Amino acid sequence: MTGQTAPAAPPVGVAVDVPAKINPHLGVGDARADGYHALSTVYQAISLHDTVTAERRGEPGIEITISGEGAGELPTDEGNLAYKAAKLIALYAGIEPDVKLHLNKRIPVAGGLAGGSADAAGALIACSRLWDVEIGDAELHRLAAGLGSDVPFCLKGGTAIGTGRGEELTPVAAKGTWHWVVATTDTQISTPECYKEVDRLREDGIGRFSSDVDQIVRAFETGADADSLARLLVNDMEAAAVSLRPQLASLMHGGLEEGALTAHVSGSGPTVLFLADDVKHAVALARRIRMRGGARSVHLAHGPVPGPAA
Ligand SMILES: C[C@](O)(CO)[C@H](O)COP(=O)(O)OP(=O)(O)OC[C@H]1O[C@@H](n2ccc(N)nc2=O)[C@H](O)[C@@H]1O
Ligand SMILES: Nc1ncnc2c1ncn2[C@@H]1O[C@H](COP(=O)(O)OP(=O)(O)OP(=O)(O)O)[C@@H](O)[C@H]1O
Repeated sequence: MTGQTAPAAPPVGVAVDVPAKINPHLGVGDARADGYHALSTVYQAISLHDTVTAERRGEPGIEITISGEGAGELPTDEGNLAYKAAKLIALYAGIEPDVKLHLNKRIPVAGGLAGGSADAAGALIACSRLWDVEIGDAELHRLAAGLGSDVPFCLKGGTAIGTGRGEELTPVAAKGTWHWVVATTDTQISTPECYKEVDRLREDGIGRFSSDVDQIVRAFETGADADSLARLLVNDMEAAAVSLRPQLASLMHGGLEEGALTAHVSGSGPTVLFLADDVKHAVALARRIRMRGGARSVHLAHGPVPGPAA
């Protein structure tokens, strides 16, 4: 044997895993003149992820196929955020798009876990790699922010403070891993609908802007134990999500009865996150929540994890 190896086959496609996000702290301020709400949030990427695969179709156009969670209910045309992302990269590069995108979805649709934003971030990365487009971080961030407030974080992953409408990011060097049980529900909540409900409740004097993220950031930076973290989780959208879907209250209560350290609505809901002490506790808790019923699906996840452009 001469030790020669066969030449590597040219890559046929690019596959990118993109994590879901949670907001361990979600402070919502007043609506701004542009209709968006000022945020003071801490994002964290978790191990539940979608996979975006891009390959050449051999003729101009953007084609989307979808498998997994909610595949049948999602648009495969311009209405899909991944389609818009591919189009933006082609426009930026000044080329005709030529791509078959496949989205393998595990992140529940309209669940408050940024599933659509994750696919948009994945398509930005996958198409720029497939078409060999040189694009700097700042430009990628600008395109991402144009697609949605959560998309810049979905590119980065890890842990970060989000301000502005959520698109201005400051990375947080988290030391540690936290374990969650993620319980999805049969219903969905549209993000703008939930923000409107926050405004409506505030007119009645319910809810306030939790602007201060210092304590929870410090907990992540110092690797606080799960019990301490549980006391610091905040979501200013939680009351609105529960007001829109009152059945969330019993799901949350059930998880607490089964031993969760705390129950936390994910973003604009309706997914509920239960914090566990460690992986062993998370496995046992997930089993008990499944047996109890009331959730559509129950997943284990840990965070933080890196994003596709980290
Ligand atoms: C609830 C969160 O997931 C928390 O991270 C995000 O704020 C939602 O971000 P997103 O889904 O990327 O939302 P976008 O696509 O930017 O905006 C959708 C709609 O949500 C509302 N919206 C969104 C972000 C924000 N800071 N204020 C808002 O009021 C607006 O009505 C907007 O038209
Ligand atoms: N690739 C996609 N995956 C999921 N939803 C998409 C996608 N493209 C467009 N959408 C649309 O976006 C809507 C919201 O979907 P998404 O799953 O991002 O919600 P979400 O997790 O609540 O978002 P967020 O946490 O950012 O508020 C869906 O109802 C769907 O019609």
